Amino acid sequence: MKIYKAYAKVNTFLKITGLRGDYHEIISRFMRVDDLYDELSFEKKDTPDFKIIGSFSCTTEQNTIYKAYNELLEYTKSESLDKLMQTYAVKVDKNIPAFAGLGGGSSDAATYLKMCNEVLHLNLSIKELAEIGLKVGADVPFFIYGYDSANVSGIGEIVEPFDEPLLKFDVYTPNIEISTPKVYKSYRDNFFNPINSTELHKLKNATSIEVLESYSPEEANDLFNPALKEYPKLKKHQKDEYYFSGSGSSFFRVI
Ligand SMILES: C[C@](O)(CO)[C@H](O)COP(=O)(O)OP(=O)(O)OC[C@H]1O[C@@H](n2ccc(N)nc2=O)[C@H](O)[C@@H]1O
Ligand SMILES: Nc1ncnc2c1ncn2[C@@H]1O[C@H](COP(=O)(O)OP(=O)(O)OP(=O)(O)O)[C@@H](O)[C@H]1O
Repeated sequence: MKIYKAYAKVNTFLKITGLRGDYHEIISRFMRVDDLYDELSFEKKDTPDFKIIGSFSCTTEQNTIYKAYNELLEYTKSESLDKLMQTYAVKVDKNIPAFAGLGGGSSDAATYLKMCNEVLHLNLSIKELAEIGLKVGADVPFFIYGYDSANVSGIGEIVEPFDEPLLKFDVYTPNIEISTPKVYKSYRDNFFNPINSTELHKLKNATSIEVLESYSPEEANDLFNPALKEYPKLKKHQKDEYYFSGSGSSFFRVI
């Protein structure tokens, strides 16, 4: 069966622009990491229950792939989807570390949705897949669109391609499990300072290199200081020229 690549992402910058209920509105540049990806495929099985083959720190029910399946079934009421998942397991060769700020779970969910759309000829549009994916996680829409680089805003549902060369990164993930909700809550409680429209406009039109050359790691990612506050051990892992991705724990440097 065909193997599908679920790429990682880094946030070359991430700024909070406001609040939307329990969520934060952001403007962030997502960039695909070309040499870091999970590999997904369908593999025949002989038991009818939903099955994911791979090394995860969560149960099947907690897996973003299973959540994507449920959302897709809810949206399509497709009997062929049910039959597919009774006949095939989802095999995942996991390479993206979890709790890493690299979008691993979100990328797997997005890739699974695209696999089902292709194999079952569901003919769902990219927009429909992104709407379904958003119900699984805020980072999923970026991976559905599949751009190399994009300005992501809203809570993650607005994905606008950005024309800049795909950069190569050295990614370093300290073994610190970081809770995204906890980091966002710490930002809201201790660091809340949404950017103004002038800075937002400047960032949206700057290349990632221009931003990284003119912003410190703390300035480029509003979640870095909250992450340092909630997970002080991160500090000793910070190295010159490395920036912080998403809610962490990963650092990246352009090479
Ligand atoms: C940090 C980033 O990964 C940057 O790419 C994303 O903003 C978070 O994406 P994600 O991990 O897919 O987030 P989700 O799993 O959808 O949400 C986890 C939790 O993070 C917080 N959250 C997430 C996204 C967002 N724009 N604002 C938030 O406040 C919420 O408490 C939410 O319950
Ligand atoms: N397919 C999956 N791959 C990795 N983690 C998953 C998956 N499904 C569920 N999880 C769970 O989600 C949590 C971490 O997810 P993920 O790896 O997407 O976080 P992340 O790398 O920090 O992503 P983000 O950049 O969105 O913060 C862990 O609790 C992990 O067990």
